[in-house]
Amino acid sequence: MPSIGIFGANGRMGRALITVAKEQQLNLTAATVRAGSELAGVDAGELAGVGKLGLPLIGTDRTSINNADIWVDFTMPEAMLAHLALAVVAKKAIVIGVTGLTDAQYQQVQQAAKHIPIVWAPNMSVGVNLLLHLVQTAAKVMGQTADIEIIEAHHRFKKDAPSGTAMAIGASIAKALDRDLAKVAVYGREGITGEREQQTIGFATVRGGDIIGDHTALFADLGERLEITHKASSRNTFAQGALRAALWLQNKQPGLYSMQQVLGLADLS
Ligand SMILES: NC(=O)C1=CN([C@@H]2O[C@H](COP(=O)(O)OP(=O)(O)OC[C@H]3O[C@@H](n4cnc5c(N)ncnc54)[C@H](OP(=O)(O)O)[C@@H]3O)[C@@H](O)[C@H]2O)C=CC1
Ligand SMILES: O=C(O)C1=N[C@H](C(=O)O)C[C@H](O)C1
Repeated sequence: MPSIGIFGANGRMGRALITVAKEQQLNLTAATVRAGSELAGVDAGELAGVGKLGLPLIGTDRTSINNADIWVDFTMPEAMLAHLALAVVAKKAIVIGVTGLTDAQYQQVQQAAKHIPIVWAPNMSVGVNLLLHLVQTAAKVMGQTADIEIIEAHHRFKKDAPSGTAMAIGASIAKALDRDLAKVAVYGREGITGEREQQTIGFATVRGGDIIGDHTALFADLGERLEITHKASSRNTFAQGALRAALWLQNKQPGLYSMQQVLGLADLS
């Protein structure tokens, strides 16, 4: 079994990854925190509240990357890119779940994938990856006349908006309808906006409390509407997907792989 390392162990997802790695008895050999963090030396299992694992947290640096074969990163864009640079030098595979990347940052991920195998996905759950297919069918059937809106809700701590998943849903629908998302996306509305332009795809963002992640694609026509909704009720779902992706990456050639490929959904629809 390949050894797995987690960047950003102290994050919400970092702790979920430790929890699931323990549940699944995976070979977790490294869990990092910011260089200089006072958490260095604390047991990773105790940090995640799952009991002692005998795995002390370590600072992220050029030597700690050698403590695992395959890494998982749910940190923030700048931190992830620094980790990615270490992974390229050390020739380590990496699963990235970080969202809110700029186009330039995403291009850096694409560039790194020329050297190492990478899975990047804005959502690692089975349900959302299935939803990305279902919305394409809905778009093809209803999209010429229905108004399409994507509504997402997340916890108060989330830093990026719209969510990476909402953007992926928008991209999936736009592709099915042969529309350019950059031209048709409308991010929120305020004031005298005028009547809705039919070709647009709207995005609405809700932030509050401890909502883990809800996404709805709404196809609203005159006389009927279709809503396709996914609700995550545990971060462990994302962690399970990420660790599945990590195992899937073992012995893969350099390249940028999707969660659709990991889950065997790439050829659906
Ligand atoms: N693809 C998917 O399925 C999912 C993706 N996500 C995405 O994952 C990301 C993380 O989410 P979440 O766990 O809620 O976020 P948190 O804020 O809880 O965790 C972020 C982690 O990144 C670390 N970090 C942040 N900045 C730096 C830095 N400059 N250098 C080193 N470490 C840093 C933090 O360290 P410290 O603790 O020291 O602050 C923390 O451990 C987000 O982009 C989110 O959208 C989330 C869930 C599912
Ligand atoms: O920040 C989060 O929490 C989540 N982020 C991802 C996103 O931006 O789509 C996935 C999930 O919804 C949780």
